[in-house]
Order: sequence, then structure tokens, then C-alpha cells
Amino acid sequence: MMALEQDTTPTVTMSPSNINYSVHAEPSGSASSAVSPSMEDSRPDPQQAIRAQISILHGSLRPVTLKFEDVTYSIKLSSADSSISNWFSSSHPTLTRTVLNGVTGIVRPGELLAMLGPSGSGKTTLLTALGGRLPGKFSGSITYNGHPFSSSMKRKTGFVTQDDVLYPHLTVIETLTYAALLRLPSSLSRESKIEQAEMIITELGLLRCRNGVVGGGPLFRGISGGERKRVSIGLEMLVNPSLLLLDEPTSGLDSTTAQRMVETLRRVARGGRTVVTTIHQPSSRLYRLFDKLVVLCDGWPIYSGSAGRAMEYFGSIGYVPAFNFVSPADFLLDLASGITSDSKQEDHHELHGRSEQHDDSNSTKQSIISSYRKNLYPVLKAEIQKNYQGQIHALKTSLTNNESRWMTTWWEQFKVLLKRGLKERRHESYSGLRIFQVISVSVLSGLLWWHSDTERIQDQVGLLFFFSIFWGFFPLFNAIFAFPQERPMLTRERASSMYRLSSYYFARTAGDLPMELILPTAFVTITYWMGGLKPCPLTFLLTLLVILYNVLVAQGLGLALGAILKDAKQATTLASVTMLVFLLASGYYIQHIPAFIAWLKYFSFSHYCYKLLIGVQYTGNEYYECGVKMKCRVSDFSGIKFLGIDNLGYDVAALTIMLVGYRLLAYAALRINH
Ligand SMILES: Nc1ncnc2c1ncn2[C@@H]1O[C@H](COP(=O)(O)OP(=O)(O)OP(=O)(O)O)[C@@H](O)[C@H]1O
Repeated sequence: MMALEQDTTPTVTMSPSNINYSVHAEPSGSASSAVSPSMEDSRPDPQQAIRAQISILHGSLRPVTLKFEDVTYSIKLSSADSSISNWFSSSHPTLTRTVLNGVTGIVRPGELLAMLGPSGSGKTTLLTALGGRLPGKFSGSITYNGHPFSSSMKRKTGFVTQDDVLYPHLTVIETLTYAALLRLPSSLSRESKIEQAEMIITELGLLRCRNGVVGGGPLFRGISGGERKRVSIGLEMLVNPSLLLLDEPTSGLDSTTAQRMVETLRRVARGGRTVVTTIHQPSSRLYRLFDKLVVLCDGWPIYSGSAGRAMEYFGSIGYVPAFNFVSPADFLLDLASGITSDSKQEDHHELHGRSEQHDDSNSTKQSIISSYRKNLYPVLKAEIQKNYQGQIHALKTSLTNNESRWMTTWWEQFKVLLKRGLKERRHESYSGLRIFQVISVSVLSGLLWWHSDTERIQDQVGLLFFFSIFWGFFPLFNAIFAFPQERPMLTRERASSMYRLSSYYFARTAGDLPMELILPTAFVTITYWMGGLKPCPLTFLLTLLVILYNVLVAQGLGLALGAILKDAKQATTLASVTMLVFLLASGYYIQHIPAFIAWLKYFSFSHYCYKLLIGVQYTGNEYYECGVKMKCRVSDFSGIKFLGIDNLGYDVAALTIMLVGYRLLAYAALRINH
């Protein structure tokens, strides 16, 4: 797969007169490509677009020149003193920290830019800013072909984060195929999209693990870290991005795999794309593959320009490596940390101790930062300010064509997401443990309530209450985890405009329905008949319907709590308190709740469910044995009398309001949080 690695120079030719551009990337004989859409017609030929989409690794359709000038970014830190007295004082100062300090640079199509710097120097922050994902405002400017970040640019940008956020239970081919079905335009056939995913697998050397599950975390091992990283890159490559941003793509990889990874990135860049990557400790071999370099030191730039000239520049301002064989990257990282020469420093520190070491490194940093401002910055500024009007005009046309935000229709997105969700959660939904849990509880309760006829009305009422509580707790706690578990994936996919939130929401909730409904059906069927409830098919059916309705309401509340709180732990805590209140207020345990708190029952879906179950099971003129040879009306039984079994329509209406309300709340919370 790496056979294409050669020194290939992209040529981007533009002239305002003929407004044509062509990107020639000729990595090797067979893979050569030339994409030259005419800019006179802003609407690309669909066939041509499709062909170009299919040959994704061969050429970018819309080259992007990325310029960033004086990018400065500060973060607010929470006040160190959070004592109670401070909460009431409005005058305590807000601490801020400048993470980026006037970083400037330019990277053109076909170039691979690497960001170097010690840990915490601001590489990820700068990359996030370049990807238009920085929360809050920064000063300075970042432009893409002369324009600010737009939703059109968002779709042409691939962003690979440091942590691989992937669905752990899908295989490599499933992961890429579902992404292709969601991210590639409807104009491509399903087969072409699948072909595209296969092509990515071949191009990124993933054939060996094609059918392996992705995995994640120490408890669920899947493919290797390097393979997972390549899957993440493949996901972004699917859309043939014009701008590809990668955060530490080589972290955790051995040097050979890291070398291959960067070679691949270089090849991707040579296809006319703009590639920017942060990198830790590149070897000399790796370093040679970069075209451009930005070196950061505590958020300040100390170098920005050609990678090949970095050593020459630092030599010219008096910093040279102590030994000839020192890797350029090691030397630059040492410099960015304020360390000038290993041997000199060691001798010096032995003599003068730690505080002087600190002073020395600070003065070195000051010196290289001011050299950058004096020597490099003006040259860089002049280069960036050069008149690129011709290019901008030509490229602008390609970037502003009339595109809708979504690649596929709502229905297509729903279908793919539903299928993907079912695959990803098949182990969970159809887990033997869950089935065992429900069946064993149903059999056990059937035995405990064995043939409890109307003569033991207290027991029967208890069984109906148990139905309403068990089928409140169980779906509620299952649903709570739905959104918090998928949050990282949802954030990543939404950031690349992969699908609408509504299609995700409906697919996610619909996917859980079969199992959410099958299990209570099995439970009620077993327990109802074993427990000796009214042997009437209609009553049984109505009981089942009430339980299923209750399940849907409880599931809605669980989804809403998970979506609002985002954290599953907090959501489960709140859910257990809520369910406890619902259980106590539902009218089974306490019949004389004080008036000032009796309103609580109106918020309890278990109360409505319990009332409906009683109403379905008994009619007002039924009798039960209430003493020796004494018959009493069921409606006079204290538990039922207090509850009241009239006006059941109101209870159905209350449950319906909750059913819709909780689900709307869950959707609104998701929308706000994503
Ligand atoms: N949201 C935030 N809250 C607090 N500190 C932040 C935040 N974002 C960034 N920082 C701080 O800004 C600095 C730069 O962070 P950044 O992640 O960009 O560094 P980095 O060079 O990518 O580091 P590494 O190589 O370790 O990933 C760090 O000191 C980090 O703690």
C-alpha cells in the first residue's frame, strides 16, 4: 500500500484570465491523476464528480490554501479560591491563561505541515482552531482560500482527533461502510459507496483486519491501536477532504508504522490536499517527510516555514546542535523547552542547581521567541499578504457552489443509523443475561403469587403494583445509558455534519423498541397466568397494553435524564431518587398522604399505570370474600376505593402527555448539548 511513496510535487496552476486550475498529482504510474474542472461553469459535471469521488486518494476536487495570522487564544480558568464568601462577591477576578500567542503560518494544497512542540505548548488548540472547532473566540484570522470557516468548508475538512472515537462493536468494514453510506452524496449508488469503503481499506493497509471488531478499552480488545488510528483516518478520507487535520496520528505507534502513517499522509497531501498534523517526537526519517513546520513554545511560535530550512534558521540565530547526529526534531523540541545543548546544560546544572536551570531555559525561550518576531515574522507576514486574488477567485467558485448541508436524505440517514445501531448494540439488546434477568423474575413472581384469585385481593393488588414498578424501573435504567454512552461518537459525527440530529434520535429510540417491548410481553404473559389474574383474554391484552405504554413512558424519562445530565452516573442517581418518589407517591404504600405533598402522585407515571391496571382488572360490581362468609364489593376495598377506578381516560391522557413530553425534552436536551 505504501508503494506510492515518491517525491511528487503538486502543481496548482491558476490564472485569473482563463480561470482554470489543474491539480496534477503523479505519485506513480498507475495512480496518476489530473483533476481539472473548468471554473467557468460553477456546477461540476455530476459524472466527473462521481468519478473523482471514487478515486479519492488520487486527487482533491477543491484545493484549499490555509492561512492563519496572529492567532491568539485565551482560556478562562476557574478561580482557585472557591470559598463560599467568594460566591457572593461579584468582584473576584476571573483568571485567564493565554494558550496561543500570535501564531502565523500558511499551508498550501499538496503540502504537509507538522506542528511540533513540547506537551502543553498549544498544538492541539491550534489544530482545533484550524478545524473551526475551537469553543469561544480567538483573535487573529484563519482563512480558507481567503474566506472564514463556513459550513461548506466544514464538509471539506477531515478532522482526526487524538483519541479514536469509534463504535467498539462494529467491524472495520462495517465502520467504514456505514460512514460511507452516511457521508457520501445520494448521487452515488449504494454499491459505489461500499466500493469506496473497500478502497479505503486497501489503501490504508487494513485488509488484514477488515473483519475484525474495532474494540476499545482494556476490557474489550479489538484491532491494534495503529489499525484503529488508520480506521479513524479512513473515516475522514472517505469524503475526499480538501483539508485534513490530524492530532497525534503517530502516538502509540512503533517507528515503522509511524513512518508508514506519515508516508500515507504525504501521499494524501500530494493529491492536492492540505494536510496539517501535530506530532510528538518524530524521528529524523519522519521529519524529512514534512514540507512545513510550525514549532510552538508555551503557545508562542518560534518557527513557522519550510521544514527543510528550520535547522538553517536556528543556526543563523546562534543555535546549533551539540552533535551532528542529533535528530532535527529532538533539537527543535529541546529548543522549544529552553534547552540549548545537552552537555553544556548538564555541566552547568551540576554547578549551579535547579533555579538557575529554570532561569536559563526561560532566557533561551525569550531569546528564540524574540528572534522569531524580529527575523521570521515579517517575512512570513509578507508572504501571507501577497496578492492571491487570482487563486482566491478561482478557488472561491469551487467552494461556494450551491450545496445542501446534508449528503443524504433524512430517510436514508434514519435507515443507515437504525441498522448500524442494531448491529452495534446486538450484544446488549439480545444479551442472554438480560433475558435471564427478566424471565427469572417473571417465573419467580409467578410462583410467589401462584393462583392468587380475587379472594386474596390484597395479594392481587400487590402483583399489579409490582408490574407497574418493575416495568418503570427496568426500562428507565436501561434508557439512561443510551445517550451518555454514544456521546463522544455523536459529537464527532455531528461535527462533520454526517447526519441530522432528528434522524439519529429517531433511529436510536426506534432501535431499542423491539427488545423493550418483547421482554415485558414475555414477563406479563408468564406472570399474569401463573399469578391467577382474571383469566380473560381481553383483560390480559389490556393489562399488557398498559404495561407496554408504561415502558415507553419510563424509557422516555430515562432518555431525557441521560440527555440532560450527559453523565450516566449523575443520571442514575437522579433516576433512583425519582423512581423512589414515584413508588411512594403512587398510592399503594401510603393511602393518606398529607395534602401539601399529595400532588406528587400526579407526576408519577407509576401511579397512573397502577390505577389503569386496577381499573382493567376489576369492575365496580365485583365481589370478594372480606370475612367469614362475607362478600364485599371490590370497589369498597380500601386500596382500590382510595385510588378510585373511574375516569381512566384521564390516566391514559396523563401518560400520553408524559410519553410525548419526556421524548421532546430528551430531543431538546440533545440539541442544546450537540
Ligand atoms: N479547556 C481547557 N481548559 C483548561 N486548560 C486548557 C484547555 N484547553 C487547553 N488548555 C491548556 O492549554 C495548554 C495547551 O493545550 P494543548 O492541548 O493545545 O497542548 P498540546 O501541545 O497539544 O499538548 P499535548 O502534546 O500534551 O497533547 C495546556 O496547558 C492545556 O492544559
